[in-house]
Amino acid sequence: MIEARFHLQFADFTLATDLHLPGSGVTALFGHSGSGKTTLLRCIAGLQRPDNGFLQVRGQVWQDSANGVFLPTHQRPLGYVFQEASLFPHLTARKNMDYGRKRAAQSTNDDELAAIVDMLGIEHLLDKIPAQLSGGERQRVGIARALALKPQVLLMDEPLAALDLKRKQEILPFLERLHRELDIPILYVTHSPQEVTRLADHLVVLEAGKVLASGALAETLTRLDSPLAEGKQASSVLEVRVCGHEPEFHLSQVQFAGGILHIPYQQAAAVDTPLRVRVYARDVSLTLRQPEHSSILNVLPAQVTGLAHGQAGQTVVRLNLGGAPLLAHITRKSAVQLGLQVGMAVFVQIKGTAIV
Ligand SMILES: Nc1ncnc2c1ncn2[C@@H]1O[C@H](COP(=O)(O)OP(=O)(O)OP(=O)(O)O)[C@@H](O)[C@H]1O
Repeated sequence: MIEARFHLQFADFTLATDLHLPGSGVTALFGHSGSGKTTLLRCIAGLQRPDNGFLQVRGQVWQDSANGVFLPTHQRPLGYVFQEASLFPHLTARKNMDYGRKRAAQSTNDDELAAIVDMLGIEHLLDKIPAQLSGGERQRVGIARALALKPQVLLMDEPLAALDLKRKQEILPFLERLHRELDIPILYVTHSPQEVTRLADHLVVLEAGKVLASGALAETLTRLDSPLAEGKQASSVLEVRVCGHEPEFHLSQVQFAGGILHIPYQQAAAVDTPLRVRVYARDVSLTLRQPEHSSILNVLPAQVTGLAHGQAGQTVVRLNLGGAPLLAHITRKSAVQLGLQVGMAVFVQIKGTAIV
C-alpha cells in the first residue's frame, strides 16, 4: 500500500493529494497536460519537497513533515523511468546496468538480474552500446537498470511517449510481463487511454493538481465526470472468461456476470482463460426492447445508472451490465427519443469488441 498526502504550492499551481494506492499492480496516473502527474511522481521520488507531506510506501515512512522526516532521493528505494532512458552512451547495456548496481546499498544478485534481463527480453542486447539500440530497446534496458536496484516502487513517466506506434506495440508485451511478474507497485503516467486500459489495475485521474478520481480501473474509467469518458477513445473494460469457440465464424464466446459476448476468435485461449475486453463507448447503442432481427450479435440487458451531456450533441450514458459498468455514447436526440432516465432497463447492443 502507498499512502501519499502532499500539499505543494508553486506560483500558479497547487498540488493537493490524499491518495491510498495498491501495494502491487499498475496504477495509471491520467490527466490533462499540466494536471500535476509529473509533479506527483517527483514528490514521491523526493525530487520535490512539498510544504506538507506524508508518504508511506509498503510500510516504510519516506516522508512525514509533521515529524521532520524527509528521506533524500538516493535513500528511497525506487526506480524512475522517463520518456527516454538516460543511458551512458559509452557503456554497453550490461555495464549501464552494473553501474548503478555496484554503487547501490541494495541491489540484485546475478540470478535476480538474469531474471530481469529475461523478463525484458534484452539478453541479446547486453553487449551493445545505446547508439546500437532502437528507442524501444533502450527503454527496456533503462527499465532493467531501474529494476536492478531492487526498488520498492517503480515510477514510470510516459515511458512510451517518445516511441513511434510500431515500437510502442513492441514494448507493450514486456510491460504486461512486468505487470504480471513483478510484485512491486508501478505508478505509470500516461496520456494514452489505450495504455490505461491495457496495463492498469487502478486508475488515478488528476485535474488541476487535485485527485478527481482514484479507484479500480473498470469503475474509474467509466465515471461520467472523468475526461476519459469523453472523446473517441472513451471505453469500458470487462473482465471475462473464455467459454467457447466457433472457429468457423472466427469467433469466441466469453462469459461475465452481465452475460455472454462474442469476440474475435482467440485461438490461443483455452476455455476458462481470463481476458480483458475493451468496448468503445461509440460501439455501444441502446434499445428499449430486445431487437429480434439484428445483425449485432452482442445484445445484453442493462440498467441506466447515469447520464451526462457530452460534446457536440452527444449524451454519455453509464450502464450497469450485471455489475460491470459500461459507457455508451449516443446522440442527444436519441436519448430524448428513448426517454432515457436513470434506473431504466434497456438493452445494449455492442457492435465491436477488442481484447486488450
Ligand atoms: N518547479 C516548478 N516551479 C513552478 N511551477 C512548476 C514547477 N514544476 C511544475 N510546475 C507547474 O506545475 C503544473 C503541473 O506540472 P506537471 O509537469 O506536473 O504536469 P503534468 O500533468 O505532468 O503535465 P504533462 O502531461 O504535460 O507532462 C504546471 O502548471 C507546471 O507549470
